[in-house]
Amino acid sequence: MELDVHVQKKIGDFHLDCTFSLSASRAGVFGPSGSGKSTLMHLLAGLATADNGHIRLDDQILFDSSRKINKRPEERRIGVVFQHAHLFPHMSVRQNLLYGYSRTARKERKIEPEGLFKVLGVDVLKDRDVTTLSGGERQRVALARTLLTCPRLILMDEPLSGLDEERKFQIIPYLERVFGEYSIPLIFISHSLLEMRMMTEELLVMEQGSITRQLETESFARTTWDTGRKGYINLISLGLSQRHHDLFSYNWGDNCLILTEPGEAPENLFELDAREIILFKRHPEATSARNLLQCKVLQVYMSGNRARVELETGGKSLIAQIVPESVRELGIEKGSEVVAAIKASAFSRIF
Ligand SMILES: Nc1ncnc2c1ncn2[C@@H]1O[C@H](COP(=O)(O)OP(=O)(O)OP(=O)(O)O)[C@@H](O)[C@H]1O
Repeated sequence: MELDVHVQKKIGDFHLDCTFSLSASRAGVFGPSGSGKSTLMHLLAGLATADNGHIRLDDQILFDSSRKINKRPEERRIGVVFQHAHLFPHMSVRQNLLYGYSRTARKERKIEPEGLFKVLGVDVLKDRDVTTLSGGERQRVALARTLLTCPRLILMDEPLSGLDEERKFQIIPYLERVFGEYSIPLIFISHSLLEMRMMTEELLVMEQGSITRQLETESFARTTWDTGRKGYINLISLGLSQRHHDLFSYNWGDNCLILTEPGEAPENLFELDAREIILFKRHPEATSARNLLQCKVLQVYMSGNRARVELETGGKSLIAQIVPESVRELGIEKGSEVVAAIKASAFSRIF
């Protein structure tokens, strides 16, 4: 996907003025409340019209104020999924699912409905009444309905924020599978950096109506310090586990990790707060921590009285958050070797 955007719009006292080009297949728009994320999405989808500028998606001009081009939303073929799934209450789940599909030109229909329903786990919901669906189920139905119109681009405006933590993390693997399988480009809006990291590769950072930065999602996460009560979260994807006495062992790159929780699915995602990792200069003689990993320091990021140490271990990367005093005492710098100690109980399952 090649998206080229320059749009200006005034709404009351708010001025939106955004210029960017995107080619990442999974991008995010991240910014504080009121910075203009939803307004930008509306302009891209054609649900609102910019005062000035242009929007080009691949080789099609969607909007150009100087040439008086303004394609209607249905001509743009951009799918939109909002925070609250807008399903038609008078239609069954099946009718909702097939609504857009039946209106999509045959030559555009590239996704086979039954296959998609299985990937999104909505095949079992088809005969249900829309009013009986949970929030997560509604979102999956809304996403399937949008995907079946085979959009050239999907915009998701806080699709998970109406869901509780558990349901949110139930739906993310479905989303990952869908976007992997059907290669539809995605622009995702969320206030959650964790969601962004799971769903996107590149971020547009939006502040007061403008895009102020464009960078890799992980680069942004590594250097963003205000992440609420938690520190930087390492996302650790692990496969099936094997029993290891009372604990569970996993292959992780060239290392083996010992956790308190089993991994019964082929893919298990765990979070590990960077502050839970203790660094040693040399291999400690004895420790209660079940994981001791030989690491190479790739980078050190400092902010006030906190330091993040980016590590490479067994072909995987890991971030430990320590204090600058420890950085100095241990002589930690780019290229130095350290041992990271992690308790088996420090890993918490996301899904
Ligand atoms: N119809 C409107 N009339 C007046 N002001 C509006 C209107 N729509 C949006 N705004 C203002 O435009 C600004 C941007 O709103 P927008 O909804 O795009 O922000 P956002 O980044 O999506 O916020 P949030 O994260 O809270 O959803 C806000 O200051 C909002 O109050």
